[in-house]
Amino acid sequence: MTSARTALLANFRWHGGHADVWRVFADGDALASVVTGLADPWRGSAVSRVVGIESRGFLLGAAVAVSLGVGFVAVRKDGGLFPDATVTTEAEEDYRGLRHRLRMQAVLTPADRVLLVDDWAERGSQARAARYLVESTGATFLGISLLVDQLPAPVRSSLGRVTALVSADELGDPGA
Ligand SMILES: O=P(O)(O)OC[C@H]1O[C@H](OP(=O)(O)OP(=O)(O)O)[C@H](O)[C@@H]1O
Repeated sequence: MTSARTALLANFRWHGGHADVWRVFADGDALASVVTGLADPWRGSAVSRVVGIESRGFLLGAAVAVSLGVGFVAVRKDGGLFPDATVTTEAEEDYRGLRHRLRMQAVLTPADRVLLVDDWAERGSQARAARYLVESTGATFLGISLLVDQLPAPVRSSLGRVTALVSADELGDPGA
């Protein structure tokens, strides 16, 4: 299998200054490689649940949860329905200047050890809000596994252990 870093760098594209991460998932070998690459650093960490943020975090988080043999818990952004009790928080502005109300079903327990999975973190606002939701249940937040790390250092240090396949500056010029 191609290495996760190689698969990501080979399949990622900029389009008009926007990052196209979805394209990476369209190739079966690349998808399998990046999922393995997200999961591998956490295999010895006794993760009991993976949490993923809508929407690319749903796709990657669920795949990583299967790879680690644990369950998946969704964090929804505005609008989507949840059929049972939720915990809620308002995230700080994201990389687009938007503020999202994040919601998570109240299924974690204080015994859970939680890994957050997402494709990209820039300001880290969604990740910090997800950490708050996890810890509000009494569960332990272990850290975050990312495809792309663009976090400012002080934010990264507030998110537990952070692993990533690449840093944003390895992806080249968005305007190229
Ligand atoms: O670090 P921050 O600046 O807070 O932003 C990070 C979030 O932004 C992206 O999601 P996006 O809003 O693009 O949603 P999508 O996955 O539905 O496209 C990414 O998947 C993270 O969830």
